[in-house]
Amino acid sequence: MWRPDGSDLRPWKIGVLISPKVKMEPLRIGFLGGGAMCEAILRGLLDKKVVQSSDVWVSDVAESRLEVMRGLGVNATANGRKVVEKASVILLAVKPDTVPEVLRDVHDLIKQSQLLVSICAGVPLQALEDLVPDGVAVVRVMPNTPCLVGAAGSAYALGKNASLANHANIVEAIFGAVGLTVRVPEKLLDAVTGVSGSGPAYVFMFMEALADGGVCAGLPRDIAKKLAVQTVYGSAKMAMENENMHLAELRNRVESPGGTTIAASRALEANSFRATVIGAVMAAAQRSAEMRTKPSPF
Ligand SMILES: NC(=O)C1=CN([C@@H]2O[C@H](COP(=O)(O)OP(=O)(O)OC[C@H]3O[C@@H](n4cnc5c(N)ncnc54)[C@H](OP(=O)(O)O)[C@@H]3O)[C@@H](O)[C@H]2O)C=CC1
Ligand SMILES: O=C(O)[C@@H]1CCC=N1
Repeated sequence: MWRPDGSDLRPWKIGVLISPKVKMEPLRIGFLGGGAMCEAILRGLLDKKVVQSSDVWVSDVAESRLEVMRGLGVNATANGRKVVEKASVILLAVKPDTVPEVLRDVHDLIKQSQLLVSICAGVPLQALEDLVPDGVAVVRVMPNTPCLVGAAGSAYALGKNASLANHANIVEAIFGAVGLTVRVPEKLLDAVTGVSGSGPAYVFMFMEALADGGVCAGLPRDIAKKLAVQTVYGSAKMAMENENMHLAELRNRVESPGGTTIAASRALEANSFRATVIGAVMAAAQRSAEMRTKPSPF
């Protein structure tokens, strides 16, 4: 597995470190918060057989979410303390402003042998470390909903007690199984949230608009949607398979001189398409940064 610092990680298989000497216990993952992201990560992990459903515990305050979790075959409870008692990895997946009360409730049960992984936007490592007993390893991850289909983009930062050899490997095992992972300094996680954490929403909005454009130009809606989604999928595939090619070069290859595409590109530029997208990423990154001091008013 590749990481930005050029170092290598050992390959993993079904929660077991593949190394001649070192073996790891199967993962026991406990989710605090069983909402949309828990479900996306969990479905991805179960699908990839990274963890067995009997080794997963989920707590949530909403009975409807516990029902969904039971439907996945995992252990579901309204009591977060039961989750912490069972897990080797505690995955914090509640809304950011609920984090202090959720961690305070389980503080006395958290052991140094456990790893706390938080996916909560804008909640700094220092704040998380202050909410767990001294010495407990904490990692912040910013994943995205494509975990569900094994195509997530996740970035993570290690806390002061988390090690590359052990804790980064665990995070890579979990999030690497459901997509691409990169390690970044914590200060970049707000930017990551702006690009890939929130990014699927912009892409869905773009696909919706692309399909609407097709309908406006006369296509039946079902055909417009299929073509819009396939176009985004195919373009992403091309960009991934030609990673050394600049994205503008891929775009230029579609823009025939005097043709249809350059006319569309002109219309997009006239309406500040790129500046609008850049502004959206900045808005999300800034919201992520301000969430530490200004929780949601709702
Ligand atoms: N959605 C996304 O695409 C991404 C989200 N994230 C982060 O993941 C976290 C979860 O997001 P998401 O799954 O979308 O949010 P959800 O609101 O869907 O899930 C959070 C769940 O936690 C429940 N909850 C509230 N209090 C407790 C408690 N004390 N114990 C256990 N569960 C509780 C909530 O119930 P109720 O709603 O009834 O309060 C809800 O079901 C957030 O911090 C977010 O920043 C990160 C990356 C991407
Ligand atoms: O909208 C949010 O706050 C969360 C964090 C990243 C994606 N969804």
